[in-house]
Amino acid sequence: MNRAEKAALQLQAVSVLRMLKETRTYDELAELTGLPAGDLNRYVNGHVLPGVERAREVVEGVGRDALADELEARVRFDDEGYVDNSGVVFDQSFLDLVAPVAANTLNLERPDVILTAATDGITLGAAMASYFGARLAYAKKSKETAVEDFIESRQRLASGIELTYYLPASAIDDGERVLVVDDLIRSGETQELLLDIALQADADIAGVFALIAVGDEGTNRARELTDAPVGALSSFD
Ligand SMILES: O=P(O)(O)OC[C@H]1O[C@H](OP(=O)(O)OP(=O)(O)O)[C@H](O)[C@@H]1O
Ligand SMILES: Nc1ncnc2[nH]cnc12
Repeated sequence: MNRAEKAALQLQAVSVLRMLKETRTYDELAELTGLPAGDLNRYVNGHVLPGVERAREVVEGVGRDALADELEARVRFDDEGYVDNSGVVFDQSFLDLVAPVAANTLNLERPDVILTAATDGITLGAAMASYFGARLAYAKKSKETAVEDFIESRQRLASGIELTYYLPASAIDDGERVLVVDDLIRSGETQELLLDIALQADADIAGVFALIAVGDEGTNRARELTDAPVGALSSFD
């Protein structure tokens, strides 16, 4: 980790602590984190930065658990098991906190490009791209106007309907490291299409990350397609 990465981690820990403090007293925050209330007060008020190891523990430990709890409180399942996740994907500042947690817990190396699927993957993709200083590319179910060359990937779904995603060919250069992200993974069909697009671009896969895994079919499918880390912030049955 270079100095800038350490500083970024320290600032992320402060953001996580500030989020946790919104609904807690310092004593409650001390109990949750195991850190002294006086230190927490100085971190939250910006007078002192947590040390790098402490920052890592906050981001990967309590931060991950707290974000997963927050995510679970914000999503709603309907009677047929479909998820309304607009309370999460519409909240860019929440997603900004998810990015370092995902990066640190999956041990992701810095990618060159974050690849996601329009529509709902875009806000998470933007948060991840900003965190890593990477570009964002999103594949769409229709061709972007005025673009001549596309990478396209088509799949016949279990329903028999064919699904095609298109990405402007210039979005990923060969040899670039691509992190595939999406808000939700269930069958894994979308992730498979995205991985196929990345491979057609001769990119290297840096990992696959979703906010929400519904069942384990999708993550298992992604694991069969890549040796890179695959994970989700929260899993639901
Ligand atoms: O693992 P899977 O079974 O492929 O499901 C996951 C995909 O489904 C949703 O997108 P949707 O196709 O509904 O498009 P949207 O983002 O435009 O809502 C979600 O955003 C994922 O991209
Ligand atoms: N919103 C959603 N909930 C559950 N499964 C899905 N598959 C695609 N979109 C979904």
